[in-house]
Amino acid sequence: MSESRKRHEALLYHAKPKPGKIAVVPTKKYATQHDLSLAYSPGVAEPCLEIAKDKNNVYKYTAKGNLVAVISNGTAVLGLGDIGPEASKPVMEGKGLLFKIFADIDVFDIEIDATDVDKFVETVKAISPTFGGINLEDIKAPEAFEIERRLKEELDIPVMHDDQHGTAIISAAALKNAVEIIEKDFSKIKIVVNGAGAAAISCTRLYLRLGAKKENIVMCDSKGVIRKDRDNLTSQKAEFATDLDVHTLEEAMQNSDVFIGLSKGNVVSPEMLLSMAKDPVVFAMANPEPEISYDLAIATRKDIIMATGRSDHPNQVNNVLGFPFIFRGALDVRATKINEEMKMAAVLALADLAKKSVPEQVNIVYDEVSLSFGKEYIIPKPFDPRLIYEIPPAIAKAAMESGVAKEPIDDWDKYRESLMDRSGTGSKEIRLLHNRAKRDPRTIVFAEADHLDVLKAAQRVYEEGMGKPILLGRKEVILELKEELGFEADVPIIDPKTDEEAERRDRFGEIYWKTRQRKGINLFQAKKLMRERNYFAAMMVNEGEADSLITGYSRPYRTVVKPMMELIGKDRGVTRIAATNLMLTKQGPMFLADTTININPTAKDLAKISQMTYQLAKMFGMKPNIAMLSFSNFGSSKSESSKKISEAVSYIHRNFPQVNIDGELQADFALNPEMLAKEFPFSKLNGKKVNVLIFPNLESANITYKLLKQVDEAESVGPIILGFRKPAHVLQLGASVDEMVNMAAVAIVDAQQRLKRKK
Ligand SMILES: NC(=O)C1=CN([C@@H]2O[C@H](COP(=O)(O)OP(=O)(O)OC[C@H]3O[C@@H](n4cnc5c(N)ncnc54)[C@H](OP(=O)(O)O)[C@@H]3O)[C@@H](O)[C@H]2O)C=CC1
Ligand SMILES: CC(=O)C(=O)O
Ligand SMILES: [Mg+2]
Repeated sequence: MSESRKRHEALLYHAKPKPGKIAVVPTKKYATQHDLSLAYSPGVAEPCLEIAKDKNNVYKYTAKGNLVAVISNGTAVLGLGDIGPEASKPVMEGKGLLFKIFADIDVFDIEIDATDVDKFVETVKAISPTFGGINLEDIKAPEAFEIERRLKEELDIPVMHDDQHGTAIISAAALKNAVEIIEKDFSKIKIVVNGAGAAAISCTRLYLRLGAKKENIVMCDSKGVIRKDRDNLTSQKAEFATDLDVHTLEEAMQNSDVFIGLSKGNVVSPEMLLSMAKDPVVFAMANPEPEISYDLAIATRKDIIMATGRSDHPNQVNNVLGFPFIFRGALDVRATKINEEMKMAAVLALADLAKKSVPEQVNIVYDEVSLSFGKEYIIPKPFDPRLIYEIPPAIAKAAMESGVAKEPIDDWDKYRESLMDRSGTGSKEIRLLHNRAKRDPRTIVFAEADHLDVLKAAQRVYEEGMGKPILLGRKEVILELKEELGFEADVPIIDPKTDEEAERRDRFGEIYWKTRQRKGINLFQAKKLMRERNYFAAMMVNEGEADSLITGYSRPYRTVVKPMMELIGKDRGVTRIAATNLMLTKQGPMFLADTTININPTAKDLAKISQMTYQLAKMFGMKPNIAMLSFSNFGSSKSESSKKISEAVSYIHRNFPQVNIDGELQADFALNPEMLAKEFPFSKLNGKKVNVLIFPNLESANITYKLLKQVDEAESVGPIILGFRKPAHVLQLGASVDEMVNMAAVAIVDAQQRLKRKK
């Protein structure tokens, strides 16, 4: 991707559809007057009074215990320098996003217009009652040291300057492992640290605790080597001043074993790398540009262990691996501090985790065949699902053992389970689906590839390794759009209307005619129809020339479903085609069916729809628990509609006892386990989380799914067609690129499953 395209993409990401990256979401009901009288006046006075009596109750009645302030004054933003508080906000919002997605910690990002230490400290102290922890970020040295020292001393909640300690923890774990791989002695390695700011000083201190020797360390700042004979050194720089006869970075690097870069981009040359000792370890951690680029470094030395702070290369040594999990552990035991013991526990836990076998999920996310401990994998990846249940317990234990935990944990299994639950967000299902597609990428026809967004979706599917697109449409338009998008890969482009495809059109036409000759179609018409992209695409799938297809972006649903019905038809045993939507609601993922096709399904249809949705939910890796919805519960109404549902339920209970289904049920009973258990203790859904909702008719299903989309802002995948004989999926008119990518993944995984069944 070109630099200008990357820049444009980054700006667009931040600007649209809503400016920024985080928002506040209420966690309590607020629907009724009664709810509001609890949420606010008069009910809110009760917790206020309880907290006034005992301040500790603030953890019981407010969000404080899970709320961290990410605070900066913008004086050392990444490696961009002093760009001010406003300009630091995207980074702080980004940290908020990472805290949330990796450790389920809520964040207010706070940008303070104060460079003076006293003013900064006073401001943070004044707002500290709101928070369970304070993450200081991107504040320049030496002020950062004093600010952190004072806040730690004066506050009784954990305070951590992330650039110091987060970075120190991660880089120490990575360095410990790297030195082990090259089989050198930690106490003898010669380390050059470039940068003498907040991050560099704190990292180097931690390396000493791991066994490195001060006499083997040379530190440089913007003026060169920090020597004992230099004037006006800050006390932190003086700690690492050397009396060796080296003056420049270039001299310092000769014969060194390790280079630690926490300064700024592109200050290290290939010559400097070449002058290092055998098997050099180079952590070029400046962001966004490392001290030397990954590609240049590995091209310069084959024996190197190379790491950067960036996510686009192996060995990302970045504090993202630390702060979410460190605060998670600290908050969960209500630690008053993040101390040296906790930091060391994190180093050891991270270093150890890198040596354990990597879950397949991580390989898939990072598009690796098989990651294993070694030169290109010295530290876990941020998307490693084990981080959330391996690192916080280590921190929490160390906090307890060092006496700073106010709420010790006694049941560690339960704690680990609660940590696993925290990572359960809606998008996990989508990630899982994409990962499944990547496992065995199948061919997929994008029947409307001459539309920019469709082509964008095809590009993502291709670039993320989910599938092998076949682009259908006007060739010259596709080529032009491809160039515009920088979609350089050589993927098949087919224009069904051209002479090039005459032979295939004839062949497809003939096959199609044979199936429709008694339904009023003559051979000429059949061949002519094959000029139409949806017919051509469907025939490709029918004839095994493609594994799957998606279409429908530019034409109304029904007009696209019709040719699919004619050409592809229903799967064995299917009486009716139906459709479901996967809704990623705030209560977790839920399938709704039939959302688009059958206006008034019979009991038999409903039973079949339930079974097909059950299969699909399993394809998404879910354990389906199905509620058949109505306006009545278990026969409380004798209406035809209620009877129809109860008949469908009985049919499945009788014939498919493995399917966990019950009803008829009202939606609130289906979704509220306490209500269900109280009123209907006999229900098969008791103690289960309902994740499939089958509706009595199209009206109710379609209305519900659209309401959820609008009101709950639930993301939706679908409608996904159930019951076709082949993996053909129909998009909604004008679907977004994300929606198309998700549907493509559905189509690909659908194709995989059918192939597996065939084998
Ligand atoms: N990968 C990661 O997880 C992290 C990376 N970083 C990166 O580390 C860098 C420093 O951050 P931080 O410590 O917070 O910032 P500070 O402002 O506290 O420190 C910056 C340091 O870099 C030094 N420096 C600047 N230019 C050069 C140069 N050409 N040669 C040698 N040293 C130089 C400065 O020297 P002087 O003292 O003379 O001004 C100063 O000591 C940034 O690029 C940041 O992105 C930071 C935290 C985490
Ligand atoms: C990663 C980080 O915190 C920094 O570069 O400042
Ligand atoms: Mg930072």
